[in-house]
Amino acid sequence: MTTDFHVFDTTLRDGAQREGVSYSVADKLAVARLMDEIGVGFIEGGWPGALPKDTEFFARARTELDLKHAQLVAFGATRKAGVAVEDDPQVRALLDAETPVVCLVAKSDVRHVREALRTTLEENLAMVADTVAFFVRHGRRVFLDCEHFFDGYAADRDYGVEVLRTAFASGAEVGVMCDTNGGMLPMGVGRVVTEVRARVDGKLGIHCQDDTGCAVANSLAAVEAGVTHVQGTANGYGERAGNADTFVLVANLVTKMGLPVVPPECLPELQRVSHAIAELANIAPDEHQPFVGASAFAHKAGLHASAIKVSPELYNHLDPAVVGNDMRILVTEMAGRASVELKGRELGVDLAGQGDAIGRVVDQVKVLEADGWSFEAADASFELLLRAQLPNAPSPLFELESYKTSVEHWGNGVVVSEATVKVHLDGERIITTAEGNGPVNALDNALRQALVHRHPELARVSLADYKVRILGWKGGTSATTRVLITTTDGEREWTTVGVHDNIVEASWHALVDALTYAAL
Ligand SMILES: CC(=O)SCCNC(=O)CCNC(=O)[C@H](O)C(C)(C)COP(=O)(O)OP(=O)(O)OC[C@H]1O[C@@H](n2cnc3c(N)ncnc32)[C@H](O)[C@@H]1OP(=O)(O)O
Ligand SMILES: CC(=O)C(=O)O
Repeated sequence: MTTDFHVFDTTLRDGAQREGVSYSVADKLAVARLMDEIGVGFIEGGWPGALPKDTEFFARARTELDLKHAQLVAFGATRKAGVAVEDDPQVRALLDAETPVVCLVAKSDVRHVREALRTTLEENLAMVADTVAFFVRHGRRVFLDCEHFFDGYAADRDYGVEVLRTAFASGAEVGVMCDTNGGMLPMGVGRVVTEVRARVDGKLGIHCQDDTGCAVANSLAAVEAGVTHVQGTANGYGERAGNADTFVLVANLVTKMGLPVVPPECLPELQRVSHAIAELANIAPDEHQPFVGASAFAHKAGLHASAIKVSPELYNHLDPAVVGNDMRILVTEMAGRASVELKGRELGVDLAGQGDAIGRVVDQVKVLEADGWSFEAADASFELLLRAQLPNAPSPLFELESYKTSVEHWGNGVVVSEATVKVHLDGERIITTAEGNGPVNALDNALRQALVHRHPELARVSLADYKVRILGWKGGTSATTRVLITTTDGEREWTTVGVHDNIVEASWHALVDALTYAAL
């Protein structure tokens, strides 16, 4: 591992500035543990003294966090203008957090000094010098975030550099150039970093917001130009459009730039940690996130699959396992024979010598998808369709005579659904009736009751998710409905699909597939 290169994660400070995110202290402790598992060097935990939750986080961290790789960092501002550093309560609160590292934010743009701080350029430099020296005297490692560094540099090439020199002269270990408004592009970042490096003697860092969609690219351009400290946040969460994504940064630094910035055993944890933090933040994971998204290595096009069949490297920029991800083949209207073959392999279905059956499946999927079916999220329905074309195809679970559902709205506001199913099973006619909180739930209960004597495994199965999509091409209430049902047996989940003009019939198709798959 490159010990002189810092990966600095600010999920718990800048990441918490994302609209809609609010971590509890317990969540913050959990996020810190998770980020430690991917081997980052520094975890910025928040701003003690500004947010009571952050003050509590640092107090609890002392006894509850046992970080293996990272050092904990407390964030705060330089002393206030015209106030002695010892007398500034924010500075005191930062010291009381008792972290080995503090990261101070300082103004480095003359406009901000004059208009936002309403002080002089000299006083701002004194604020930097006093505050850095104060923490160094108290035995802390000090990093300095130079806010608005790039915008400031465009207006005045000397002042930001002066702030960095002042910080280094006062004992700061890292001077971080921040693209606070996120308006930079990689070419500009690379140029400015190269120029600044030639003018200051000290370790430089980069902190990029994502307002141009270039935060990761800007950070990598800065690394290319010589910075050795990079800041990011989990999944790119952060103020406005967010920050550079720590997972994408780490993956690129290690696998593309050859910089071993985290221990090798940590890289395969990226996907798991990314998803776990999305859960804690209560944000659905971005399926298309580079490296760690569920779709990052999912292949839909038939031509891609045909080359992947020869060698997965032909259409993957990286072995997905390196970052803990998996390759998936999607079988849709865009599939060819190779897609079906690879999907069969993924599902554990032996397709050796089944060329004709594979051809029939490709044709069938294309026709069904043109009618609104969609198999890419419904692997279980696809597997049933595939097996139905093979020798020893499983026989249907039952023969349907009829089903009926009703919804009753009683005068007291209670709504009750009931369903009756009539099926033939091994020569026996079975009629069952059940209630449910909706017609589909009632149908599910009635069908399960009818089948469970012959298939006791169905007793353990329950509905985990039910999604309806109206396919608009017919319009209004006569539109085609696509239903996706996810079912679980407590250990595994599988998804099935049904399509029909009638929502109950669409649900019935998905339901029958779900139970058939369970019985298989
Ligand atoms: C670029 C970034 O993302 S930096 C991180 C930003 N994060 C946050 O702001 C989240 C936490 N912030 C807070 O809880 C509050 O804003 C606090 C506690 C920090 C300050 O609250 P208040 O005292 O009510 O002040 P307010 O937020 O209105 O203004 C900020 C003050 O800090 C001053 N200030 C801003 N940057 C700096 C700096 N780098 N050094 C010193 N003082 C600064 C401003 O001049 C202003 O001073 P004033 O009160 O004398 O006008
Ligand atoms: C420090 C910081 O978060 C910024 O300048 O964007």
